[in-house]
Amino acid sequence: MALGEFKVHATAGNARRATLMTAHGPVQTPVFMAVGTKATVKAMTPEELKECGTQVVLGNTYHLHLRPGEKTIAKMGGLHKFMNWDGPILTDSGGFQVFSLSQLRNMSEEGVEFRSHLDGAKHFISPEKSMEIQMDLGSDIIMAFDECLQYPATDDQIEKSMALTYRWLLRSRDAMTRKESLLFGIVQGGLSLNHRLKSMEQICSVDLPGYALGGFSVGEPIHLMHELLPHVAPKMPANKPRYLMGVGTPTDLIIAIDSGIDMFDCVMPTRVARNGTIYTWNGKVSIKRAEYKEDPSALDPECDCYTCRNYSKAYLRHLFLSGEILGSRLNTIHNIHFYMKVMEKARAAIAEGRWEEYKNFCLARFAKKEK
Ligand SMILES: O=c1[nH]cnc2cc3nc(NCc4cccs4)[nH]c3cc12
Ligand SMILES: [Zn+2]
Repeated sequence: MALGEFKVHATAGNARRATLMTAHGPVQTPVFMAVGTKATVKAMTPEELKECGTQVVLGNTYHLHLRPGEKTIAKMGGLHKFMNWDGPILTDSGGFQVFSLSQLRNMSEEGVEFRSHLDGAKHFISPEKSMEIQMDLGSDIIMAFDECLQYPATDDQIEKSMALTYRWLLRSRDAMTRKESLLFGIVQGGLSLNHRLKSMEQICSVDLPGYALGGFSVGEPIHLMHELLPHVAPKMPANKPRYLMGVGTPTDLIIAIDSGIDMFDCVMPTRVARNGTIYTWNGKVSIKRAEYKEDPSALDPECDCYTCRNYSKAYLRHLFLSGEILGSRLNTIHNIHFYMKVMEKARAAIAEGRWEEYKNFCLARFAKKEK
């Protein structure tokens, strides 16, 4: 396959089983991408990530620009070498993080001036600067510099913002000169269907290797996203990957795959693992519960990950209550393994004509409540 080629092998309604070719190898979709914001997927080594079936790791322009700086990472051979990850890396463009993390100074047509949340130093990111940072990192998939509108937003705010995101996409495209990298555009439009379709028309009119849906998972009631997706995702170019940014729970993944989404990222599996919440094939387990104090069973009897093969709920509860680092590591290994298994089985189900059955199986199982 050629760089950037997206080959659809099978479909099941709007769901697709495909392969995207990147400079660091093929990506089998639907795919869940592990979030490695500061050049590490928290608590996991690259070998453990591979062992869990991770294909793609995310890095973050905003964080890596502030520390250690893209020029340092470039001097160290680029982000792959720096973090010892030889698979595909996708980097977010920094806009979302500037708005959600920094003391924003001011926004203009040119770009965003802000103060670092680390030391208050002044910085400026524009489409051109964002592309420069991501190219210095050596990213395989580069996200266009966009404006992710907060929720809720008025129609006027949505219209102004999505028009800016479109103008910034054109500048991102013109500034992205690294031929090994694939540039993805980001569709905005808030939570209103007509704005979403208008933004999709604008963004997807630019010929790019892939397109993302931004502006979700920003505090809106999740059902609003579930209701919009089936009306938007299937209308995106069928021969290009569709990436839903920042989503989501296992249930969200299944619902979005059914609407035609191919790529996902979310801090959920790693973040909640450190807080003792475990995803299983029978719903969520909160490992700190007293009922697990002397429970010899694995986190999930249907899981074959390193954690489930070697440790009991009693031991993992003890680690969590003791604040032991190993607790974060073992819980994260399980949650990442679980997410990757859900996606691996989804790919097989679509390819083998069993998607409806697998979808309904997952939605029922994931909804089960702890007794
Ligand atoms: O429109 C977006 N543009 C570029 N990056 C994003 C990243 C995003 N990540 C989330 N949600 C994931 C979360 C981040 C922090 C807590 S949940 N929503 C997102 C939206 C965008
Ligand atoms: Zn497990």
